[in-house]
Amino acid sequence: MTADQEKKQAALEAVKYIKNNMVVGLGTGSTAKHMIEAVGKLVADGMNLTCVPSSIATEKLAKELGIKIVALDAIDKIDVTIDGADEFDGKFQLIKGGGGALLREKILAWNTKFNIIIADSSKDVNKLGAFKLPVEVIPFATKQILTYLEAEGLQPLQRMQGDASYRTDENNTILDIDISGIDDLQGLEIQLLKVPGIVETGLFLDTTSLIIVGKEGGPEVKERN
Ligand SMILES: O=C[C@H](O)[C@H](O)[C@H](O)COP(=O)(O)O
Repeated sequence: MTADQEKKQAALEAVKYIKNNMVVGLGTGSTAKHMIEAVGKLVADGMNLTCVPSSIATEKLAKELGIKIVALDAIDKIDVTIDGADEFDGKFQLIKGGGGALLREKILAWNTKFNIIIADSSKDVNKLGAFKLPVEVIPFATKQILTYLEAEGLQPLQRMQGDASYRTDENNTILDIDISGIDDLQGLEIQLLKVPGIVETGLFLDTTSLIIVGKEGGPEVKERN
């Protein structure tokens, strides 16, 4: 099975958790794209869903598929959010934000009753950190925060788009840092979020209820203990 087939298999399994009249959070990325297309089919088949997108790209795709989109402040709580991840470990800790959507994704996850992560099998790791952790930073503070993260040994790299610094949907920059040597992820999260100008990190430590992994022979559904 290719990674993309695994992503699609996980996505199709995940949409089975969506029921009529639910408010659904739509993630971002190549795995989430399969899920959004499947949600589009549910809607085309007559299911009544209200969806909250986690990025401009997701909103555009959802609208093209005829999915009803509302802003987060138009609803109270999201019933279920389905999103991808860059890495996850056995404690249901995630790195997200490879596609730059970490801030809105984390806001959606926080405001969701039941968060499902969908992934291909390459995302399943023993220890987070082979993937660089995205840290979203206000442009005004980017240079100083880069210097701070360097001094902390986190080897920050400013994400670029061509010759310019990459900008998120919120017009912030991203610094990708190396956390492969860090064991205390909660401590790191607290440390980073204390720095003025760091808006959010791609560490999702305790929001996920279910992880669905695409696999040869059928999807693996992992429940949080
Ligand atoms: O910012 C992007 C998101 O966090 C994605 O869900 C994550 O990067 C995984 O993306 P993909 O499904 O394309 O591997």
